[in-house]
Amino acid sequence: MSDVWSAPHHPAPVDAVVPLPGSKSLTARALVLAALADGPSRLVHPLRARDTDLMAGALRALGVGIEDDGDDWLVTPAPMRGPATVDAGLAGTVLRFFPPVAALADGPVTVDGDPRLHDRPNAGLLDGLRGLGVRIDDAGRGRAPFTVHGTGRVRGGAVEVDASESSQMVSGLLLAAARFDEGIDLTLAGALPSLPHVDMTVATLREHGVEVAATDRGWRVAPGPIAALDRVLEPDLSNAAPFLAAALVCGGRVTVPDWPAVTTQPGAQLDRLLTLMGAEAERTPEGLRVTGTGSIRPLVADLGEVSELVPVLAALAALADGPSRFTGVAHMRGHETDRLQALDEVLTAVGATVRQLPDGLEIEPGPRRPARLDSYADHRMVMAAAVLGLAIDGVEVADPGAVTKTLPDFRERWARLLGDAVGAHR
Ligand SMILES: O=C(O)C1=C[C@@H](OP(=O)(O)O)[C@@H](O)[C@H](O)C1
Ligand SMILES: C=C(OP(=O)(O)O)C(=O)O
Repeated sequence: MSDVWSAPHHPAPVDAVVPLPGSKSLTARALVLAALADGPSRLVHPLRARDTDLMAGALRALGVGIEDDGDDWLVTPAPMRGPATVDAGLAGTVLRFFPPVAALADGPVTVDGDPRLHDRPNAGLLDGLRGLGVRIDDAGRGRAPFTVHGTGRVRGGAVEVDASESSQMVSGLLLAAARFDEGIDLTLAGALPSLPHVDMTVATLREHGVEVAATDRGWRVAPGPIAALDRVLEPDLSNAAPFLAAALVCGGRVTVPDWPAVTTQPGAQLDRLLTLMGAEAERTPEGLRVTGTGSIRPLVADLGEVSELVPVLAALAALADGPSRFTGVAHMRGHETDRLQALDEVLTAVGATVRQLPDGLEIEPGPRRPARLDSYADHRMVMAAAVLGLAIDGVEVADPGAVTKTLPDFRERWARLLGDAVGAHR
């Protein structure tokens, strides 16, 4: 029988400080660049969760040294070789960042993963790699499993990429491109979601001494070495979303320490978005503090830059004082699950009226109802259900272990958030 979690109901204010582990997106980029660098690197406070463990495992399978040193990772580049078979789990970052690295290895490398990974779009990346001179076998037209036939080098050069279904296809190509003979001159063939995540890639590459220029419709990366770099990873601001949301639902305040003053993480938009939903957000010496009243304002917004935040914002919308409308997120149908469909099902089950738009959702709060919800194997759907459970007695989540994707001890942290309700801010 699968595990079922009773999401705690909490009809009282919260008052807690919630430290969070490292960013999934920054850890994935740091691992890839450290593996391709010109010497060893130390990663301090990397995220240790399923997605980043899978990335480390994939790089190790090619011969890269990645060792634990306490909580740090020490990454030592090495000549990369196949044959290898790599498990990408359900991680978009592994699915899209790892194949360009595998193309630089000598020998065939097969990438496979969870059943749902087989549905996640990737043709833009694989076609892009082919355009750069890489041979790939993909029986499922861009879907996993596929085999990258690396020869130890990639020609590189000009390429057009359709990344309308995921920005990660662009990030994956840019991350490895300095190691291609001709670098890359990437032109976008269509729309691009999640632009801040590509900006994060560009900023991270520049920190490693890589020359990257924005062009009319894309980016150019010059061939050259990737400098090794010791780095401290920022906390994962997208994973802050459910904890900060608790202040809006319950009233009270939640502080996430070590909130970076300057960051490329799209989760930094939480202070603006939660303010629009009725909270006060304040940067204190301790971190970002969000204070709520228990009453939530509806939100009408294009969330195309911050789609990772949509499940939690949708849960807040279902508890708000009026109807919300989110647009710009058609590509979420290709995330861990079809998130527009999953959010429709979940929010309808707890009493909201939901309308799916071609690129988003309309959510009208209704009489609140208890329900047993599915996790859809999606960490962010578990987090959204947790937020609903604060206000609705009797919310259960089947298969909550999906949170291991980015926050393995989410349930313990959630219990601590509520247990710390008194006196955490001393
Ligand atoms: O580059 C990254 O680290 C990510 C980019 C985004 O992907 P999409 O463009 O597919 O939304 C985001 O949703 C994902 O969680 C992480
Ligand atoms: C879309 C997400 O993940 P992935 O990196 O697997 O695409 C996410 O974490 O919200």
